[in-house]
Amino acid sequence: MSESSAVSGTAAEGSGRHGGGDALVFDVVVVGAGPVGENVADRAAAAGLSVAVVESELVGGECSYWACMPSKALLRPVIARADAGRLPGLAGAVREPLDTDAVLARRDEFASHWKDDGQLGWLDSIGVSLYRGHGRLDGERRVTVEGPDGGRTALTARHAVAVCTGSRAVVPGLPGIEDARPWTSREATSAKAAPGRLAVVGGGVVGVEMATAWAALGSRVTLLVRGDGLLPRMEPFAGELVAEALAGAGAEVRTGASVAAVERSRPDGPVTVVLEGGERLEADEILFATGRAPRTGDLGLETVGLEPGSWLSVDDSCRVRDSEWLYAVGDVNHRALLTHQGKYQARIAGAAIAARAAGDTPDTRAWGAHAATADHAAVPQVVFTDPEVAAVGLSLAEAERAGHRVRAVDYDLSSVAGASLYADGYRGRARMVVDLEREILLGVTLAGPGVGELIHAATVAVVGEVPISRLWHAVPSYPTISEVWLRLLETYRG
Ligand SMILES: Cc1cc2nc3c(=O)[nH]c(=O)nc-3n(C[C@H](O)[C@H](O)[C@H](O)COP(=O)(O)OP(=O)(O)OC[C@H]3O[C@@H](n4cnc5c(N)ncnc54)[C@H](O)[C@@H]3O)c2cc1C
Ligand SMILES: NC(=O)c1ccc[n+]([C@@H]2O[C@H](COP(=O)([O-])OP(=O)(O)OC[C@H]3O[C@@H](n4cnc5c(N)ncnc54)[C@H](O)[C@@H]3O)[C@@H](O)[C@H]2O)c1
Repeated sequence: MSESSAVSGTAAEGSGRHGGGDALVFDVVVVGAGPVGENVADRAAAAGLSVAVVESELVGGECSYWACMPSKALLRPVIARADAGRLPGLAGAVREPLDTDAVLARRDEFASHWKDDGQLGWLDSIGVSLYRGHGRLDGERRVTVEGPDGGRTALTARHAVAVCTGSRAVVPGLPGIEDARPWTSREATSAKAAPGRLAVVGGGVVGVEMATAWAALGSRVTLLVRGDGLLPRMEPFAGELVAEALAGAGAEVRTGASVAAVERSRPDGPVTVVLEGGERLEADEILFATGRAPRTGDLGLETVGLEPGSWLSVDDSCRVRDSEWLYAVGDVNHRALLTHQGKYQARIAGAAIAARAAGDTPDTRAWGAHAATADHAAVPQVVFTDPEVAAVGLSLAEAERAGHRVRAVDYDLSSVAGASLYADGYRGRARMVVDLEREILLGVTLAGPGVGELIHAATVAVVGEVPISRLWHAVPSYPTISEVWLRLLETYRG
């Protein structure tokens, strides 16, 4: 037993620190200090509970070092340059390729050079104790931390353990995969140079964003998609516009292309990608952007009757089903694999833990203070490609599958004055999905340059279930792209 790995905060001072045998006792133990674990800890500490956080890698998690921040730092100059290139008078100034070294250096800054010192002061300031090492459940309310030196620390939670261990990239077990040393999202967001030729497998969000980034940073990109289009969970026009733009940016987009095997015979040699049907392609690196798996394989789930390696199913307060004390928040519960949505869950779960600890009954009714209701109906997402895609709520197909009587209303964004001012040759499209019973919006999707910053208005409309008759009075400013709202409503009303 050692306390040497507690590197910040106070270890449950004044809270019965050795109340559970030799274990250190806290009100709440959070396993995983990604954006979600940090927010659970913050909310619980703000409610006056003592909190320990366990982290095996870097405080800040995947999002800060190998996902949101570095990927968006790579993409921001790509999008800004594309926007400038559509404006006479400015296009000439951005004719040269991007300065890849400068973009990568700025990316390194945004990833804090893969150091988490900046986060430690914050944890300290909110009075949360950090235990560095691998956390495992060890029966009810208990977590054992295996520190970097192999020492073990036992933590006991009086009220709750919150598992916030996130997700990892899935790489399919294809023949030759180990020798091929494929990139996952980690390498794609942290690489120190652009490979000459990059094969990207998967047409989801990671695939299209990383194809967009590296194509602009100097790689010859081939995007291999086994289905018939990109961004398959969104409205079809979104993937179509992104595919067209990727092709225009010099990437090769191949649909119906399934990878059967990979070969890299020399460690410093190229990788050969073998497609089903036998075709062979050569690349310098191959990125598998083929989805995520929960980081629950080595978490001691078997000690509390749960299946190691599984996504953790939770109720709307993010408490694991049939448990009084175990919460699972963020990617690991598989409700919505997005930082902002995980942080929302963290605010809800932190408040629910505090309410239950105080002996109060949490308000878990739909849209109550302790229910992450938006996870079901109103998850927003921005895909930072050129053009951007922004969506919230249900797509037409999802709404129909859920049994709603709906109408999709479409509008060509290039016909909006603000869009034509934004860029010459503006191409984009908008769709709202109207619930015909209640005359409210179930979902909105926008695809086009500059639409990312527009989506929150749609989120407010969907979450607020604002009737169309009232939206009619929400007047968008002229001449902004948001005038598309007026055009969609006019189209709906005919
Ligand atoms: C390339 C890429 C780009 C993305 N871009 C965006 C974006 O632009 N916007 C967006 O909203 N989302 C984005 N996402 C998704 C986003 O990264 C995740 O939804 C988010 O990181 C989830 O946060 P989390 O705290 O649940 O998990 P994580 O960020 O994965 O953090 C989990 C933490 O738990 C730690 N941990 C795991 N197991 C243990 C253990 N046993 N003991 C101790 N610690 C442990 C890990 O080391 C990690 O620090 C992106 C994802 C990828 C892959
Ligand atoms: N801007 C953002 O909000 C952002 C950016 C990146 C990632 N993310 C989040 O991260 C998560 C992970 O993204 P992702 O793109 O890895 O996953 P994803 O599930 O969105 O897409 C993976 C794609 O790979 C395909 N695929 C799976 N196995 C395959 C195989 N063996 N061969 C070929 N194709 C295969 C799937 O059909 C799917 O289309 C997403 O849920 C997303 O929400 C968000």
